[in-house]
Parts: sequence; structure tokens; C-alpha cells
Amino acid sequence: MQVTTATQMQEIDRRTILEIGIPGRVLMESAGRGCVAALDRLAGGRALSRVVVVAGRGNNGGDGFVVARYLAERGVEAPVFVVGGTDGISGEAFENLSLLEALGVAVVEVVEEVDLTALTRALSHCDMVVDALFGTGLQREVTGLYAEVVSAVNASKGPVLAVDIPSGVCADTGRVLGCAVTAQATATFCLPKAGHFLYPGWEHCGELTVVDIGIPNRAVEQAGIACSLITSQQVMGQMAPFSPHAHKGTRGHLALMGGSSGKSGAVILAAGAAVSGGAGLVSVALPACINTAFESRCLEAMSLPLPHGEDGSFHPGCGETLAGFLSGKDAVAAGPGLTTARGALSALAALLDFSVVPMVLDADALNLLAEKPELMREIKAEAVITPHPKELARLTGASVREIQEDRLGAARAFAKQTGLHVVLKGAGTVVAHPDGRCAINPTGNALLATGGTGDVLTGLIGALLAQGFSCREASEMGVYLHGEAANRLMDQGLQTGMAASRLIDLLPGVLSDAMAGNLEPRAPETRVI
Ligand SMILES: NC(=O)C1=CN([C@@H]2O[C@H](COP(=O)(O)OP(=O)(O)OC[C@H]3O[C@@H](n4cnc5c(N)ncnc54)[C@H](O)[C@@H]3O)[C@@H](O)[C@H]2O)[C@@H](O)CC1
Ligand SMILES: [K+]
Repeated sequence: MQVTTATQMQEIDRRTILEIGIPGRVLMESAGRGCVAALDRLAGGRALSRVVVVAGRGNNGGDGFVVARYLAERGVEAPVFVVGGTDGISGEAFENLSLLEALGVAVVEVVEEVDLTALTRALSHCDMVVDALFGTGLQREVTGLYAEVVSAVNASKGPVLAVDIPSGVCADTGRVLGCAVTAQATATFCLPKAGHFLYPGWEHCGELTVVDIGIPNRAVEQAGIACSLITSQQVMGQMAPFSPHAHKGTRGHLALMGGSSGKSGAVILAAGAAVSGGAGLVSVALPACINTAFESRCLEAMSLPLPHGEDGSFHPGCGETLAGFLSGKDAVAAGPGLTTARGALSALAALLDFSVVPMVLDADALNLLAEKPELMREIKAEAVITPHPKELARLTGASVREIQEDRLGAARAFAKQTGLHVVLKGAGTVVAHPDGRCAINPTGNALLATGGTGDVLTGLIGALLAQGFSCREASEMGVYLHGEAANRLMDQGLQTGMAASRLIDLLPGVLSDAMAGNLEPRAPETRVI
């Protein structure tokens, strides 16, 4: 499903109005009517007698004026509070404001602190609230009177319908700019915005409805939208059933490298996930000191124990052995439990030097790349990296805060700069590809915030690469299916304490459902009217 930015949406609106010739007023009328339909849905059949419309001075407020007009025509009391005052409101918003005045709908200006009393009183005596303060035109932090209005809306008695996006949420990043309305439902127009699906914006939206306001496809196609939401339909479409003639040699052979004394679990989890992720064969190069542990826990994978140093990691001289190890493998996964010791660095350097197949790099492989960025030039085939924010911070030199403020932007910039496919993990995982395209993953939950889940993801993506999926496909399918496994555990009632290995147990079922076309949709409930 395509997802837009605020700037793209403004460009789509501009083309629709100026180049194609559908008047802005017609779009605003459709937007307002769509919001009324979403409001009725939110009411769930309950009769509405009083709905408070909180409007700003831009076109988002204009949509709110349309909503108030339709409600008033139905006999619903729908007072409109215009925050910042009505002076200087222009364009279609002004035209719709004038209609309210002509029809005798109450319009109250909120320009000073004292005006908040009337608003607060109205908000405590209403069935519902329409938040039409800011939409895609929000440009800066919400402060002062506007911030007080946001908290009054959040303290209101009735449920809140947000027009386009909850006011205060940045449409591009999902960031809360100072403060934001928490809505029970959001009605957006034409296409969803990235901020609807990125954290914390997602948590402010409630049920999301996409309203078709008559914007022609041509205007959307010309906008060059590069971002999408990964959907169950997409993943099921990519996951073709296996040929009945498949054997282990045709299902892909993954080479995995990692592990160290004290971190044998990381490579055990990654190998287990690769097996459950459908790889035909999995071979693991690891320091000999953890081989017994590995073999006793992972029966299906083969291992190549390599000399280890006193630090329990690879011995610095073991790199040469990797050339033979990589021969005949379809994909490589490296990093889980690797450490950043000297021997791990030379093993990684040798791996990058010898490998010519697609790879996924994670954990300490990324920390080593951050220490020696010139190693990135040794990557010969397409590669996926799966950093969490701290790892991406190390790789880019940005702070974790900067990355978290614009996760999509940070991942896209690094993918473009390095030519790598970047999976930025964390609440609201995003995937960015070297060609500028990117995707937001809707699956997964807080159960994943525990050690080892990243190793499972690495093994799964490695398995998908070994089976012949491209880096683009494997990264997007991998994050979706991995999150789906966590969603299933939460559906079963698990709230905390998930061992990462439980994901591995679920993966075969999740993958089988994807192949059979039986994945249930996991995007925030999105309907189109
Ligand atoms: N023709 C169109 O372009 C359409 C636009 N639509 C609506 O128009 C919205 C976008 O309208 P606008 O571009 O006018 O923008 P908004 O209405 O979202 O906000 C712009 C107004 O808020 C002010 N503002 C921005 N950030 C502020 C802050 N932090 N504190 C105080 N004031 C702030 C601006 O100065 C401006 O007055 C969409 O979200 C959607 O609801 C819909 O009516 C569909 C058609
Ligand atoms: K809004």
C-alpha cells in the first residue's frame, strides 16, 4: 500500500486542482463528507446530539467547517472553535467558514487564555470531538495556546475523530511535535501518510479510514511515491509455493558466521531461524570453543569449528579457511555473537573478501563496519544490514535521538549513501533500499524487545536470501514474518517474557500460512470510503 509524505500530498493536491482542474472546494467538500461518515462509524449507531469541532486556520480547519455544516443540517449541535481566530483565514477554508456564518452555526474564536474556558466547557458536554486543528501543514512544535487546546481535547468527554492526522503528529515521521491529540479514529484523504504508521504517530491515530476524495490516479502517479506499507497481501504474493520436486539442494544453502564464548546463543538462534525459515541447508562457521554447545542445541545445521583465540572469539589467523567454507553457498549471514575482537575483524574481512553471494549483516558485523567503514567497499553482491538505532548511530555518526526523530529518513539516507538495504529495527521497523524506495512494517510488538530476537531476524532473512529472494524481498518479507510471529504470540495472550526461540518455533507455521495465502491483515485497521 502506497504511503505519502506531507510534501507529496500537497503536490498531489496542487496537480489535482491546478493542472487537472478539480476545484479545491470540491476536494474539501468530499473530505468533510468522508469525515462525517467516519464520525458515524465511530458513533457506532449512537445518535449524536452535540459534536465539538476544534479547527485551525488552514485547510484542515476548512475540512472541520464542512463537517460542522453537515452535522448542523442533520440537527446536531456542532459549535466550531477556531483556534487562533478567524481573521485572515483564506481560500476554501474561508468560503466554508462563510457558509457556517450564513447558516447560523456557532463559531467561537479562541485567541487568548480566557477563551479556553468556553472550549473546555463545551468539550465536557459533547458526544464527540472533531480535531481539525492541524493536518499536513503542521510546521513546528505545538506550543502556547495551541498546546493547551490539544490537552483540552485529550481531556474531553467524547471520543475524538482526527481530520487527516491527529494534530501535533508529524505526517512524515510520526513524531509528536511538542504534544499531540490522541484520537479514537482518524479519517485521512486519498492515501495514508507515513506518520500514520510510524511510532509514536500510530498510537495517536486509532482506527484509520482512508477517504477517497476524488483525486485522479494521474495526480498520484506523477508524485513519485517511494514509500509503502508492507502488507500481508504483498508477502503472500511473494511467497510462492515450493515446487513438489524441491530437495535440500534446491532450497538454498546459507553460510552463517558468528558466535563466541558467552554469545553462542546468538548463532544458535540465527541458525535455528534459518532452518525454520526454510533454508535447504545451513552451515555455520564458529569458534571451536562453542562448537559443542552449538551442536547440542542445533541438530539440523552443520558446523565448521575454526581456531579460537583466548578471548573466545575467532583466532585472527582463521580467515583463510573461510574461502572453502563459502564455496557452494547461496547466501551469507554474519554478525550474531561475533564480538568486535581482532580475530572477529579478520574473519569478517575475509568473509567480505571471499563472498560473492547476497548477504545479511547484523550486530557485531555492523559494529566492526562502523569501526572500519572501508570494509563496506569489499561487499560484492547485494547486502542487507539490520541495525537497531544504536548500531545505525555508530555507522552514520548521528545520535540515536536524531535517528529516532526521523527513522525513515535516516534509513533512506544510509541506504542511498552505501548501496545497502537497511532494515532499521525497533518499534515501527522500516526498510530502505538503495534506489530510494522504502517500506514501513506494521507487524511486531513489544514482545520483541528482548535479547535474541534480532538474531532470529538475521537467520530468517539469510534463509530467504538463500532461497533466492532478492535483498528487497527478503528484507521486507523477513521483518513482516518475524513480526507476525510475535503478533501471534501476543494474540495467544503472551504479554511479557518471550524467549526469542519461541519465534523460531512459530516461523514454519507463519511461512506456511504465507504460502497458502492465509495470513490475516496486520496493518492498523484501514478501510477506504
Ligand atoms: N486542497 C487541498 O490541499 C486539500 C487539503 N485538505 C486538508 O488540508 C490540510 C492541509 O492544509 P494546510 O496546508 O492549510 O495546513 P494545515 O491546515 O494542516 O495547517 C496550516 C495552518 O497551521 C499553522 N501552523 C502550522 N504549524 C503550526 C504550529 N505548530 N503552531 C501554530 N500554528 C501552526 C499554519 O500557519 C497554517 O495556518 C490537510 O491536512 C487536509 O486536512 C483537504 O481539504 C483535501 C484537499
Ligand atoms: K487534525
